Amino acid sequence: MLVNGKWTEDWQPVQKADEKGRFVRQTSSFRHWITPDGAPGPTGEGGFQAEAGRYRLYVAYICPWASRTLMARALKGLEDVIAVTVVAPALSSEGWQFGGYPGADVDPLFGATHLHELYTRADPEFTGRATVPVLWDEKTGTIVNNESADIIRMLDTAFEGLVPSDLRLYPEDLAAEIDALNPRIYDQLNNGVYKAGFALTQGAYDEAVDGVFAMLDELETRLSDGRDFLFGSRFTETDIRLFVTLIRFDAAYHGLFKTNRRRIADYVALSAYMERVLRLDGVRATVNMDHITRGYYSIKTLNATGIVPTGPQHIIDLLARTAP
Ligand SMILES: N[C@@H](CCC(=O)N[C@@H](CS)C(=O)NCC(=O)O)C(=O)O
Repeated sequence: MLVNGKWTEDWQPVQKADEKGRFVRQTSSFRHWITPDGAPGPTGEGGFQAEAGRYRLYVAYICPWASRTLMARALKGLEDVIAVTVVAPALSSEGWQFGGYPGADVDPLFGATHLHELYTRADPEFTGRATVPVLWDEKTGTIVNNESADIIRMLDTAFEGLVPSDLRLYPEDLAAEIDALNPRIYDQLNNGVYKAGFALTQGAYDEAVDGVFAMLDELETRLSDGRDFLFGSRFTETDIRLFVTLIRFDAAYHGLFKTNRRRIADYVALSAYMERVLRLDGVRATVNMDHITRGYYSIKTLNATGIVPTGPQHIIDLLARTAP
């Protein structure tokens, strides 16, 4: 991580834990918003007007939070408006790095070798982890925002004047329900699998894994009434937030994070839902299973040999039959 703008080596295996050995995720630090006219958003400063070709997303395909932003970009038809740079799947001794792996890009703006260089460009005294996603402003040369929850909200509305879309990821009439369900799915499932994987005590693991499967059971029941998406026929940001965890589950979390009570493949409604989302225009291209398995299984504290499993076959088959 960075401390006062200097890279320090304690990036891995050190993940923050609380007094009971529970994994604690850092909160994001750049919270500005792109808006249609450059007015300030709900947090941060103004000056970030929606313009085609001005902004770039730095992402890792392995990362579920970064993948949220890739999905929102694709579903809102913003591929030609917002550029993307993909880092290599495995964290290096200096965090995320550019190039050197099939499907990983070099940094087109500064020729940076590591993502943390962007953080210190934005803030020479930055302290914290250099995480993906990063939404970068090429005009002012800074980070607009590095919190995926914010980024998918701004992509939903900021560019409507440039690229109109029928899809509303956060429709007003569902806002209260979305705001109620998001944190529950986040805590028990999206971050719950990480809490299981990085637990330092049996108690912390047991608590996390109970939460994971309670939520999967609840969502299986919810989706079993024939609805297409979590809130009915309309696809929302909560579907993005759920999908990114489901698609990684059987290939990475089930084995590496020890969330192996069941697979997503054992849930009938969740499996059908996952494939339905995967078939939405543009979504399949945001899933790179090679980066996902390579990335997760390179976490040395959880997999000392670095050997990457080659399955599971049902995920390989799913991706083959949904390939664009
Ligand atoms: N709250 C952030 C979380 C982002 C995050 O934790 N990204 C991870 C990858 S999945 C990361 O970049 N980790 C690098 C590190 O912790 O050093 C978001 O949702 O955008």
